[in-house]
Amino acid sequence: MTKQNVVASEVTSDINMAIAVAVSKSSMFASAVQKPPAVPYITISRKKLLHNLEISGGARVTSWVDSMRASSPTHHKSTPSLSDDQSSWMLHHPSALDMFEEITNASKGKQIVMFLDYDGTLSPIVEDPDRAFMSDAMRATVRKLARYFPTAIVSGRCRDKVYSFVQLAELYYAGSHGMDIKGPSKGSKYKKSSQPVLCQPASEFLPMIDEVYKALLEKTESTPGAKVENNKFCLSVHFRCVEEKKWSELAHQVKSVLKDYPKLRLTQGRKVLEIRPTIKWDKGKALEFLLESLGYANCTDVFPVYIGDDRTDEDAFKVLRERGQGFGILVSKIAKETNASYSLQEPTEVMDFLRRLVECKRLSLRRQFRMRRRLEGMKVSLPN
Ligand SMILES: O=P(O)(O)OC[C@H]1O[C@H](O[C@H]2O[C@H](CO)[C@@H](O)[C@H](O)[C@H]2O)[C@H](O)[C@@H](O)[C@@H]1O
Repeated sequence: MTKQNVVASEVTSDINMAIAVAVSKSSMFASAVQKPPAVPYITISRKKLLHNLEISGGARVTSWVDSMRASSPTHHKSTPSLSDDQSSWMLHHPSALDMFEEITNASKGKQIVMFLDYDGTLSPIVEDPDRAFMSDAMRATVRKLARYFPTAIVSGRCRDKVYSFVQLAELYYAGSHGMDIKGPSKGSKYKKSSQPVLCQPASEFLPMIDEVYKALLEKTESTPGAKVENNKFCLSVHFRCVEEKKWSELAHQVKSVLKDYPKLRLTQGRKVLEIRPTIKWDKGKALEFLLESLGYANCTDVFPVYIGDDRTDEDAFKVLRERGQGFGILVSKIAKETNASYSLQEPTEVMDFLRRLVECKRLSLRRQFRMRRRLEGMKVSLPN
C-alpha cells in the first residue's frame, strides 16, 4: 500500500444551499426489497429557489467560495479565544475514550449497533480520494467489532468503492450518503428475518447523475486539480488540490451545470462539493432503515453508536438525539457545531475506542460464561 500525506484536520462548513427543489410526494423506492417508507423531495419556496439559482449575479457564488475557504486549514484562527472555545466545546463533547466507562454503563443490557463513516473516520483524509486506504490494523479491529455487534459502514462514496476499501463481507454497507444500502450477501447472524436487505431510494436519478457527471467532467476540465468522483447516486467535486484563486472559477463551473437540474442539490463536505438528489434521504434515514431491517425499530433495548467526521454525519447524530437512544461521536480535532455527544480526534483514536469496546464485550461474555458454568455446577451438585 502506497502511503500518502495525511491532510490536516479542517473546518467543515455546509454550503447551506439547496439549489433545487420540488414537489412530488410519491414513493421513490424503485428497487427496495424490504419496503421502506415513502421518500418525499426536499421542498423550498420559489423565492428561495430563484435566489439560490442566481448564479450570474456573483453574490451566491461568493458565498460558496467563502464556504469553500472556511473549510481550508490555512484559514483556521489560532487565537487564544479559539482555545477557550475549544476547552468549552470539549466540556460539552468530551472524548469518548475518557468517557468510556460511562458509555459502556449506559449500554448495559442493550444491544449495541455500530455505524461507522469511512473517510476521516476509518481512514485518514488524504489528497487523492482513490488512495484513501484504511490500515490493516483498522480492518482487523472492524472485523472483530462485527463479531460482537451488528456493524454498518455509512459513506458518501459509491457502495462498491467503499467495499473495495473495507473488504469485510460480514458488514452492512450504506453508500452514496445512505442512498444505496445492502446487507451481507450471506445474511447476518444479527438479523432476525431472512429477508435480504437492499434499499436504493434514488434509483430513478441514476441517468441524471450519469449525465451530470459527464457534464461536470467536461466543464471542470480546465481547472487544474479539480476532480469529479461518481458515487453512483451522488457526485463529488473535489477542490482539495485546486489553487485557492481558482475556487471561484470552479464554483461557477459547477453552478452553471447544476442550473439545468433543479432536482439536484448541493452540499459541502471536507474540501468537496457534493451533488445529490433532492429526496429526503440521508445518513440519518439510512441508520433508521438499518435498525428496522435488523429488527430493532421499536426496541428500547438497542444502543446505536454512530461515529463520523463530516456534515453529512450530523443527520445521523440528530436522529440518535431525537430517538434518545445511543449517541453520536464526532471525529474532529477542532470545535464544531454538532449533534454528537462525544468526540474523538482522529481515526487512530477511533481504532482505540473500537478496540476497547471489543475487549469490554469479550470480558463481559467471559464473565457470563463462567457464571453460567458455576451455576450449572451448583445444579449438578444439588441433592434431588
Ligand atoms: O461519508 P464519507 O465516507 O466520509 O465520504 C465523504 C467523502 O469522502 C471522500 O472525500 C473526502 O476524503 C478524501 C480522501 O481522504 C479527501 O481527499 C477529500 O477531500 C474528502 O472530502 C470521497 O472522495 C467523497 O466522494 C465522499 O463524498
